[in-house]
Amino acid sequence: MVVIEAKDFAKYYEETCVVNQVNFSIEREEIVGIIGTSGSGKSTILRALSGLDAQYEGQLYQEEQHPSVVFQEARLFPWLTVLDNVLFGLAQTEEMIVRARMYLQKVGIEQAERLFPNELSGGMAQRVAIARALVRKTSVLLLDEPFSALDAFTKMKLQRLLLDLWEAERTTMVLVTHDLEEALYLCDRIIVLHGQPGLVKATITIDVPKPRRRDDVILARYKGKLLKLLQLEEEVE
Ligand SMILES: Nc1ncnc2c1ncn2[C@@H]1O[C@H](COP(=O)(O)OP(=O)(O)OP(=O)(O)O)[C@@H](O)[C@H]1O
Repeated sequence: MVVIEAKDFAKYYEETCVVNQVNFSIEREEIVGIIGTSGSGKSTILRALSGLDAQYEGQLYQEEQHPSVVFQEARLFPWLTVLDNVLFGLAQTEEMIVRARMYLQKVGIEQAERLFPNELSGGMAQRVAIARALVRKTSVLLLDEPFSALDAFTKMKLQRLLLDLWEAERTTMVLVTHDLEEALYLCDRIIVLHGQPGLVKATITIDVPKPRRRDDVILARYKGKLLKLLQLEEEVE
């Protein structure tokens, strides 16, 4: 069942078209990646999907009225504790507090609920951001380079965490990333944008069951294909 659909989506700033002729549809429970060269319009598409930007051409259909978004920076309120950050904007009922704690536990950070953001590592802060997104009972999670500011080990841990959360909750996810390994590890399909204005060059289905081995030879072949599509390397035979 389609939960997100873009039809001839395009975005202009003044007279300049930054992304054009974008068509895709996303099924419930899918994890779909959007990758592309810098400036090809990945974040532009995600911003429109999040509802933060309503000034675009074409149509965007979204079943979920309130998708949650996780950005590259955790964007926590520095004057609130971890628990209060997760609860921010929600009715602080006993039930909601229990739910918030449950998500802090799911992202492995329940022991830090009383800490303030300046006491957290980058990885911990991003765990809080994920908990804050999921506690909102959203059926769609939008992720804009969520792990790109983290070191390689933390990044891999959080990618696995995201996959565990997906396995438990089957939240539909749209993941903007410039990390091909991340996209190949997590995504069922990858939309490849290229150029300026950005155009959809291809949509690749990653036909490997999850969870995947990062050193899977089939994934390596997909990576070769993606590099070729992005015109970064000759295709790996
Ligand atoms: N507020 C703005 N005014 C004018 N142009 C903008 C504005 N925001 C973004 N752009 C332009 O739109 C294009 C697409 O930007 P976007 O951030 O969506 O690209 P991206 O693919 O996410 O890039 P990156 O990988 O570098 O983050 C870029 O050329 C950018 O300069």
